[in-house]
Amino acid sequence: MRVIPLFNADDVAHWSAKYIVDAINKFQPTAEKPFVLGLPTGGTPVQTYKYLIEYYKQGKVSFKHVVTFNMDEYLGLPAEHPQSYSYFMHDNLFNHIDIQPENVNILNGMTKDIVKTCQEYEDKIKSYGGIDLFLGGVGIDGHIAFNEPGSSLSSKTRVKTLTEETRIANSRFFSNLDEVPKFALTVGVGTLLEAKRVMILATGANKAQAIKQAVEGSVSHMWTITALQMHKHAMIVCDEEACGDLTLKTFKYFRELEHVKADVAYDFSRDLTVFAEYL
Ligand SMILES: N[C@@H]1[C@@H](O)[C@H](O)[C@@H](COP(=O)(O)O)O[C@@H]1O
Repeated sequence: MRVIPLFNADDVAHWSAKYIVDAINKFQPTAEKPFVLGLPTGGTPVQTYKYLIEYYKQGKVSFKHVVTFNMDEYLGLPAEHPQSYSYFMHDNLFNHIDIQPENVNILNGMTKDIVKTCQEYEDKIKSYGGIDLFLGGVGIDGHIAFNEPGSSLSSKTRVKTLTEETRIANSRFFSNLDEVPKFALTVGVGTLLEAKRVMILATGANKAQAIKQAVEGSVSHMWTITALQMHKHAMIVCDEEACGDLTLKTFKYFRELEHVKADVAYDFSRDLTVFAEYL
């Protein structure tokens, strides 16, 4: 696992947006070979999306041949509902870039056949050869997407019942707790583990316990983010506050690694980190 400890939330947003732009550009996507990007909602990625829009407006990246799959969607909210994740994504990203509407994939929260919708989502991801990069956030209790504590670590897209804690955390976007849906459709932990790369963003002191578990804890379905320890290319990009519960030794180790990496570069074509002089 690669942990990138940065100073503040803006650094996390800037670093992650630059990483995504570099990954897309290096991939050189075409209509036949699009770049497949997994995306989250929540407060954390909003600033990353702002930077992506800025990069797009500066002509530094195009999303024309990018296909997206969103992590999750509330069950029972139509796409036009201001709190639906579909609405969020269009408002915060898709309406401001050159992505083609047919390349946007978001689970249908109004589906009448949950099993079929979820299976079709998995099948569609597979039809593209899998997700190249899955961006994500993390819940206070360490959940990724809507994989609440106790979720199977090999789960695929399905319906989940939200915990009271998650509903309370997300009620800040609704006028009251009763309005927060009790169920959601979500990609599984297994779906995330199948992505070629996973990048999780974490900012703020309320994520410190989840980050401690993710980096220093044991793999456990009670903190689904810990499953990333099983992934070959998992990254956690976090600010100082989110690193607050890491031991000083761990924090310094990962910070030192990143300083060393400043002298090296990532070669996406070979999926290798190499010293710049050898590129
Ligand atoms: N399903 C989403 C997650 O994908 C997200 O990571 C989490 C944290 O959101 P925030 O970034 O607002 O803290 O909220 C929700 O539960």
